[in-house]
Amino acid sequence: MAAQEAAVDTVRDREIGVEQEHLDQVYRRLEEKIHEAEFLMEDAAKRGHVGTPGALAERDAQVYRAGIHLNRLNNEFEDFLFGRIDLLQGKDGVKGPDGAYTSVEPADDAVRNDNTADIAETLHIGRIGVLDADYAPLVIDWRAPAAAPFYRSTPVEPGRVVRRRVIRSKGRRVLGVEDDLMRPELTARLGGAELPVIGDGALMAALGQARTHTMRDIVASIQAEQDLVIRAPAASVTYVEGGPGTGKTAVALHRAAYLLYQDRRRYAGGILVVSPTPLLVAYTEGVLPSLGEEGQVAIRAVGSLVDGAEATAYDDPAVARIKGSSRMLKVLRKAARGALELGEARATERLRVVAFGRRLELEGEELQRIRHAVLGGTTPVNLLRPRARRLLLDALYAKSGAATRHTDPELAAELRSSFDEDVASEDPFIEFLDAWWPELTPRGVLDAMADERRLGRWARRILNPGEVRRLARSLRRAGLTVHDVALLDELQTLLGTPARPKRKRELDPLDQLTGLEELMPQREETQRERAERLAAERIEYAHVIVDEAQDLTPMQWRMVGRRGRHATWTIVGDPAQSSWPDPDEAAEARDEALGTRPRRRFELTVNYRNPSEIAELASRVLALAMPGMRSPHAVRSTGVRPRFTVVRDDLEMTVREEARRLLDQVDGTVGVVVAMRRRAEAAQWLAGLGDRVVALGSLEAKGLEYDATVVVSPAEIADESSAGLRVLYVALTRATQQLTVVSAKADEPDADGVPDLLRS
Ligand SMILES: Nc1ncnc2c1ncn2[C@@H]1O[C@H](COP(=O)(O)OP(=O)(O)OP(=O)(O)O)[C@@H](O)[C@H]1O
Repeated sequence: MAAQEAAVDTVRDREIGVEQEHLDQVYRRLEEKIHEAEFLMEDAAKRGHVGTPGALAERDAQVYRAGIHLNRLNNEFEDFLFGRIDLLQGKDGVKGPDGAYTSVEPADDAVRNDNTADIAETLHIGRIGVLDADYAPLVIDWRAPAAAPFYRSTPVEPGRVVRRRVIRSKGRRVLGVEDDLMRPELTARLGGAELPVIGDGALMAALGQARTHTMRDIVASIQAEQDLVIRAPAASVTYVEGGPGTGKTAVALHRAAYLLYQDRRRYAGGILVVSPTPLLVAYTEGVLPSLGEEGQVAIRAVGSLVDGAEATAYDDPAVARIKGSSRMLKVLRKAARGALELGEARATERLRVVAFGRRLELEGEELQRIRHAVLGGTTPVNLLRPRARRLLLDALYAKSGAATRHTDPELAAELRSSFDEDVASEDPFIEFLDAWWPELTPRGVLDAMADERRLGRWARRILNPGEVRRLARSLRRAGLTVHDVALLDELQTLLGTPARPKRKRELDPLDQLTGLEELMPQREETQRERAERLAAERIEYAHVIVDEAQDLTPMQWRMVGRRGRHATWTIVGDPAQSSWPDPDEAAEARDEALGTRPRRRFELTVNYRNPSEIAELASRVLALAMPGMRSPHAVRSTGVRPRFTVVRDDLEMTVREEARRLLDQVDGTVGVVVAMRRRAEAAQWLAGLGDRVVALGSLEAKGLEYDATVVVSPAEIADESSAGLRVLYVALTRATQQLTVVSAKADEPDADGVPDLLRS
């Protein structure tokens, strides 16, 4: 036995040595490339001394490009070579642009009758592609077509792949290799020797690792069903459903990286990733740079989609229900137009001007009628001001009697235009118009809705009096909630932004001296600054990815839809985890946001997060929340069952003790999930336990994961809203290793401490 193990070790060491040799070769090549980039930077800097405008612009561009190049190489230096595939001879001998053979299927004679074969091609896969000096591939970018078999091949459909190897390395050192055999029935030879196989595969190794507060990329172990989604062509709408832990978030982010790689020009228009919470943004935003991107991807929480509004506060479920519902659209339409009446009453009672030596007046019903006429149709209110001005002038002119003074049309027109000029420049007219048709802001209208009586008028026959009271009360509170942000965005559309005269660009004195301004737009703004400015100003994107899509409310779908009117979409979600009480209403709003674009659907079926012991417990809640819905299949088992405990002296003490217990047992993070209303106190309970443990309100747990979790009072979480059981399902599926459930009285625990909701 010992001899056998030693032999395996020798083979392993030898194979590590083989990969080390390859890695050394790659590093030598990378170093050459870094020197090239540095040379480019230096050369560019030298050119900077040449004072012609053209040279300066060229320098900017070169420094920018070389900067990206260097940055990339330095960033990717760590751990960037991670895979290898050994392939049979392909059907044809055609090579693609990355230097690899393109054929996916083996040649008819690739396998001999006695089930032996030769390896015809070996490819190494990494985070970026590296060619050697003769343009042969040393490393294939994971997103290149030639890398697809690394992810797609399975023992059922192996294609040309005989052996798939995952390589672990740190810096310049190869630490280990894990192999999967795709054609175990074959005896394959490489360079005359039999192909050795090491380890039990990389997936299990990755899944067992301790979790940190940021997500890791999965490029080394993407599974076949996930790869299909990641590489699906970006036409129209790609819709992905899958239960907890099936890799939806991971797949969505890797898809962003794939799309950028595949069509960088198109996606320079930006990729927006919409995430449900700032916590999930923080958890995921590190993943993309490590995949080698350059900032075209914006990951935004749904409460931060409107610039200047960073909302993190939650409404209580009854108010959220009102604010998220598509009924709000009607209320907002009324409010956007009704808010015009908020101008100061005395200033808007009567318009009085003097023209052609006469005193002219409009008041009361005449003004009402004009306003009514202007507001007909759906044009945004702020854009109607010129029309309001015109109709006021029409009415005043009619009163002046001048209309009948001339029969000659040319003279009449002249008279009218001098009337308009006179009146419109009079202070009383300007002041009246400002008060009677003020420029409305979304924030101003939302504040106006906080007045219950006014809101009652605007919401008549749309919301009932109880809803009006709750909504007005919530709007009176200081600060924005996550749901307010979608209302602001809707109001922005309903109000519109009037065109303003462009501010003249401030001139640089140097420009004036040398007249460079025309020649050199680059001087004001480097390309990088320009890219950053565009990213900040951008509200429409080339591709929109919606994570946890099941949670978007109808009003949020409208907001997100506006950011991707011309985009392609990837939408990932799980109806069983929806915290929105009316999934049909949300689906309708989603379909409206996406229009008639064709949908392609994918399903992910394997749970990579939870061990089967935890998945089984969660499936009991799934059966209550969504009867008949299938649980994803958990790939791992830890042998550790969930622990049930009942509140001992007090809740705080019990939770604290359980958290501490788990901190001792796992290397990574511990999450304590409580009902939303306990969010603040739960953070206090954990004071002093260190930063490996965090407290989360149930809605904040969305999308996150921890080595271990404590779920506090399932009944309390389930009772918080009509979507409570689905929220509880989310809470129970966050742990990668261990789960402790703490029950209070309301949970009606049995003798073993198992709460009523979780009994089988
Ligand atoms: N192919 C894979 N290789 C390694 N780890 C994977 C793979 N697929 C998923 N995982 C891991 O499984 C965990 C769950 O993935 P992810 O958070 O993307 O799932 P999800 O479907 O979005 O879950 P939820 O719906 O619960 O938010 C993550 O730790 C992820 O890294």
